[in-house]
Order: sequence, then C-alpha cells, then structure tokens
Amino acid sequence: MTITMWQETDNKLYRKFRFADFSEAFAFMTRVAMLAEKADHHPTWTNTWNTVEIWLCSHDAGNTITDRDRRLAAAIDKLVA
Ligand SMILES: C[C@H](O)[C@H](O)[C@H]1CNC2=NC(N)=NC(=O)C2=N1
Repeated sequence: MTITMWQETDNKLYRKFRFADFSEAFAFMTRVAMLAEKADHHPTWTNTWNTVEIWLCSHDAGNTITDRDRRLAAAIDKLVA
C-alpha cells in the first residue's frame, strides 16, 4: 500500500489509500464501514479500482474537524498498520 498521511485541507481530514487491487480496496472499505457505523460517524469517500480517498469532518459541528474525526482517522489507521 502506498503511504500518505492524513492532511488537513478545507476543514477536513483527508487521506488517500492505495492497495494492490480492487478486492483489497473494497475489503478495506468494508472494514471502515463497520467502524464508521459503530462510531455513528461516516466518511465521505471515493473508490477508483485500487484507490480509496477519505475525507472526515463533523457536519453537526459546522463541517469542521473534531475529536470524532481524529478518533475515526486513528481507528482507520489501525486497519492498515
Ligand atoms: C444523526 C447522526 O448521529 C449524525 O448525522 C452523524 C452521522 N454521521 C456523521 N458523519 C460525519 N462524518 N459527521 C457527522 O457529523 C455525522 N453525524
């Protein structure tokens, strides 16, 4: 997987994940979806074949970055550590 860290842009946490193929990317998305649902905090994301891009912000805090975003980002990081 290509490593790029979370960046703060436009009041969002952003990170790009690149995997070997679509199957690995989608398996990752499935795991993120379960984390998100458990936390009641959901990513804005895109998937193109082996690449997943994620943006995190808190709508209920005026679309800014909060601790909920930082916690979900850290939990996502654990999936790929
Ligand atoms: C009602 C529910 O708790 C809210 O709509 C949740 C759901 N998922 C969410 N996800 C994100 N990323 N930000 C939120 O503010 C948010 N709010």
